[in-house]
Amino acid sequence: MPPSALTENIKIQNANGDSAQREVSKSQGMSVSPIDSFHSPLPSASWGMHHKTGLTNSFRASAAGTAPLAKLLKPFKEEDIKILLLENVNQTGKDILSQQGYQVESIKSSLPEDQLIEKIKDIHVLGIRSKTKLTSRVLSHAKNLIVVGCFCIGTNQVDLSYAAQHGICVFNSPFSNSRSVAELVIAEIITLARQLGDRNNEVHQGIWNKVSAKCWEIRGKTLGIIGYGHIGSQLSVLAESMGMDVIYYDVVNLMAMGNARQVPNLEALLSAADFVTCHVPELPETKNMIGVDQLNKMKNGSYLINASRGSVVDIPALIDASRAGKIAGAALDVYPAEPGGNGDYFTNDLNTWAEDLRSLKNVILTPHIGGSTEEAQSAIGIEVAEALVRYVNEGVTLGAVNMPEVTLRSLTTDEPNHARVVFIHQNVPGVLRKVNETLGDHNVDKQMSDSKGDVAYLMADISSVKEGEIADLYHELEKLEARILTRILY
Ligand SMILES: NC(=O)C1=CN([C@@H]2O[C@H](COP(=O)(O)OP(=O)(O)OC[C@H]3O[C@@H](n4cnc5c(N)ncnc54)[C@H](O)[C@@H]3O)[C@@H](O)[C@H]2O)C=CC1
Ligand SMILES: O=C(O)CCC(=O)C(=O)O
Repeated sequence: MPPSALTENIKIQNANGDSAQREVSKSQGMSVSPIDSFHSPLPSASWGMHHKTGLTNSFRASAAGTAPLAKLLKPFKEEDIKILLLENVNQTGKDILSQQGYQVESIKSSLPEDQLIEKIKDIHVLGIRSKTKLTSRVLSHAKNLIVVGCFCIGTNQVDLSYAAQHGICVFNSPFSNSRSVAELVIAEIITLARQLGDRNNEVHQGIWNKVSAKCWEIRGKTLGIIGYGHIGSQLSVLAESMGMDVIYYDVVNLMAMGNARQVPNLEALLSAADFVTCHVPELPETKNMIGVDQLNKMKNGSYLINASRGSVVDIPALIDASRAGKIAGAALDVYPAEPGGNGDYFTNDLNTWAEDLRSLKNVILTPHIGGSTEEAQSAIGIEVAEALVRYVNEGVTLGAVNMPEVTLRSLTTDEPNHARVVFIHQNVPGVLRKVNETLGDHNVDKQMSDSKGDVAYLMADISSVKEGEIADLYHELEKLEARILTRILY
């Protein structure tokens, strides 16, 4: 096939008119012959995919004679899609992405910023966990990136608004590791109450120190949960089943599980709880949410647990409270600065107080393992990788955290000359009219548009699209002032 607009390396400018120079290899630049794509016969997309047979649900339904075949929307060579997975993403996720034929590079740790900037320059899809910081500075180098998968719950490590403004969709896994975190906290409550960490260390050092003073059962004790979301509410159920009384504080009025009770403010929780545990997201409002004042309001001899984010607890204040005997013990899984990977050191070079913290009695320190179980990681790998495939292949944003959720029912192989237009744009008046004028010569079979903040996402399936018209459509849409990113999938 002769070179055409479809195979050019098209650069686009971002909405502000500066040259973000995003290569539209994400849609047009990677096109093989549109004829090949139009008649792509094998449904390998993994949305609803049966992993053994490789058939999509709709394909299987069709095989049973109940529905037409779902059409693959891949106007690119799968092997041209470059994916970088950092922080030891689970094999389940790697497999789903590799089975698509994408180029997948997987690295066990996060990368220092300068290396990340180099790597991010030419990838289309990036998978991270909690450690990799995707700041606006880092993302400004990501000229080809269309989507980020956070293989975790938290998305505070990504500048979500910058990403949306630059047409980069971000997904996470909202609850696949919640149970694992809740179970870790249960283990920590008993470990702290019985001083198990210290006893264990002593015997490992050959020291026999059999004590019962200040060691407690957890039955009848009060657990105070700050943040009663997926993790907090799961923990509530587990704690009650072990005989604890549960109170919780949340900015939202939430239904109590079992006999738990919502308290009106943080102070009420701190003054009543024997164990205080934090399960809030990292936000400006949750920064140092537990500091000197809050520690003072806690009961004498109570315990503090933080498996949310390192910014939530003022650790130097906790060190002082522990030394003063105000706090009988603490368990921390997260820290303001965390090592990049296994084998790195947790020292004062990372956090100036690290060695003071390490020296405290009855303080459990874990390396951000709240969600680190086989079950959680395997489920997260599948969930996030499937969302990435769905987004790359079909433009569907269901589950996105920084873009509106937009989907249309799949195009089918009964509709061979259809194309799916994805147009991410500034949420300003008049854009839909202009887009529909551009699409005007085609029948818009179905269309959905929604906005989130400053960014809007439009998806339209149009019919009777001739091969040569796709590039023209693309160029016309790219001319619209409000556009952030255009993709045409067919
Ligand atoms: N240690 C680990 O490995 C893991 C840590 N996490 C962290 O745990 C956090 C919580 O996770 P989920 O329960 O899934 O989140 P979630 O979003 O389901 O629940 C968070 C709750 O906190 C509440 N909240 C927000 N701001 C608050 C404030 N200022 N005061 C009181 N409540 C407030 C929200 O209303 C919500 O109910 C995540 O954001 C993540 O940072 C999550 C998974 C694993
Ligand atoms: O397992 C991880 O890397 C991150 C867990 C976590 O903090 C999260 O899911 O938000």
